[in-house]
Amino acid sequence: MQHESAMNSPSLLFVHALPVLDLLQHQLCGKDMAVLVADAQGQPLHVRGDAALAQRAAGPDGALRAALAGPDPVCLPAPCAGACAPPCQHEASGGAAAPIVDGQGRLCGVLAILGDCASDQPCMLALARMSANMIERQLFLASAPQGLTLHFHARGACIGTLQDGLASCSADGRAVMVNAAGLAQLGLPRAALASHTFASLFGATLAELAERCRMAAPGPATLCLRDGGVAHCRVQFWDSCDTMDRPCAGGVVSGADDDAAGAGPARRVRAGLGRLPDLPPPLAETALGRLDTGDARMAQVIAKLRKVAGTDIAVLITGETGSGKEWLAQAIHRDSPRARQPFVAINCASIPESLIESELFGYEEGAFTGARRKGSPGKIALANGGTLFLDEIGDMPLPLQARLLRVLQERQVTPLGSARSIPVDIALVCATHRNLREQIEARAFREDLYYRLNGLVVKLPALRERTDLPALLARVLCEEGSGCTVAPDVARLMERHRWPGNLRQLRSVLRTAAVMAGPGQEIGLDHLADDFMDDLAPAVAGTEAASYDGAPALALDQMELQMIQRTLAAHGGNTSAAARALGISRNTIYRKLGMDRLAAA
Ligand SMILES: Nc1ncnc2c1ncn2[C@@H]1O[C@H](COP(=O)(O)OP(=O)(O)OP(=O)(O)O)[C@@H](O)[C@H]1O
Repeated sequence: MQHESAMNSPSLLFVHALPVLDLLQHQLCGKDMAVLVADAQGQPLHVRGDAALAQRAAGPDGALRAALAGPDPVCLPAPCAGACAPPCQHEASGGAAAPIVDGQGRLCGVLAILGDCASDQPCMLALARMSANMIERQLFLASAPQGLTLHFHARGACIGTLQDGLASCSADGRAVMVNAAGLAQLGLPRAALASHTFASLFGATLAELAERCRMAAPGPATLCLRDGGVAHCRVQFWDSCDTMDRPCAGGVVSGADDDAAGAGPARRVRAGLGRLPDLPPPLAETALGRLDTGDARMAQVIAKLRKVAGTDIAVLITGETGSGKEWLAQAIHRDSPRARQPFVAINCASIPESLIESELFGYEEGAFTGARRKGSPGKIALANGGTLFLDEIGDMPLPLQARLLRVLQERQVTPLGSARSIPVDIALVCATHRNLREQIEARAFREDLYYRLNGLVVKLPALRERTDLPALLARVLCEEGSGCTVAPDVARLMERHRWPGNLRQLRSVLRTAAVMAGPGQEIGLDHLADDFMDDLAPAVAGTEAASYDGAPALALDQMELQMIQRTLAAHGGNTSAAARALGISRNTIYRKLGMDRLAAA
């Protein structure tokens, strides 16, 4: 049994060059020309057209050598000068040649268009490059690992053209192959591929990608690239029971086999929107790693957490509301050895004080009026073996703090109304937006409990402090699956926003804006919700006021601007109210405040 990947490059080249050469011959025939494909040693594999011309170019001192010497297409000297003149764009008049690389990026041959075509040199170069590229794509697909093949590009319309990036990976997502166009889009040198998995390159496991394909069907799905950019993609999943095991006779591909072998890749894969293969479990990329979108403070937080991963050191996460404390806690759990055990979260601020105790510690049947008949084990016992996440720990009532401290010290929990203690093995992650030290001073939080919780304290930066907003915008939109992008002027405005609701607010703003814009569209100012624009206006007005130099002779538009700023201030920053008071539209306010101009700055 032999797959095409087991065939050597010249055999593959022989097979996959043929249709392209036939196409070229059809375009150029009758013009005193020749087209040929040679192997990496310059030995012709196929020749079409003027055989003598091809023979001279392919000879030991022939012009083809130049094309095999470097990575770029070259103009070829006229056949008579082939032996002595180095090829150069200005002297050339004998055709053009482009090197061909295999799926691993190794030089495996050259394609040449030969003939006197001095006036058409740029066209010949482009034609040689495109033809070589067509062959390279076939070689790539023929030797791709048998997991999936991905066609991706920042512009959906470019998928399926010669410009799109090709990536392929094994069924476990580890061995990844990417063609030159794909590497350029990923901003990676080929050598860096060895240290990547599919998930680390494209921000999704194969299972997640399969799900996105389903959701996006019939359109392209979206992926987040490493730099935070978004790519549209179409995926082909390999079908394990298809014809991929069909042997090539004797391992040698002959001319008679050309047709079948040439159709190989197309036969061996099937579109990934129907039946999907069994996909492997989530891959190498860690849950914590996926929260690192380029902000230095976040990277520091993640680096610290990685050091304590698996040690059961209690982690205390601080940060403003919506800054991602619970998401971080879940990532800590997913990257810990307890990942297959429960992650149990309880928000101490959202449960009535009277219920926290029974929720946390559980109760025996009939422990109190209204208790469930069979009692309840409580969240702490439910988290046994896994991670207990206590959100808003700063809001836990003092008497319960004492009970929690006892559980943490004794590692056992006693349900309400029970005399029996249950041993518990939990990793503890707590979060709060409060300053616990101040709480301790105010005697609202127990100092001894604080020292139990703060094995490692990490502070999540507020969104306005983060430097990775563009990457976050791309990631959130990608996760939302809308395929939308954010217009540069809107992104600039967002960078000025204070984001009181942090990542929660960001996601909500983008989700609504993406619906307004429509799938795959660019989110512009018009797509932002009115209340968000209202929030932005005072900040922009403040910036404008600060930059005003107070010159005595006010121009009309400056007076207008001042009037708007005062009215806005008088209405607490509410643009709608200010617009009503001034008798103008809210859009006029935005325009007069120069929000569009500022956005473009
Ligand atoms: N790293 C992230 N990338 C993108 N979105 C995120 C990220 N972290 C959180 N979010 C979004 O923000 C929302 C709020 O996150 P999370 O609940 O973790 O915040 P929190 O700090 O615990 O909030 P609170 O203090 O109100 O409990 C999430 O539901 C999610 O939509």
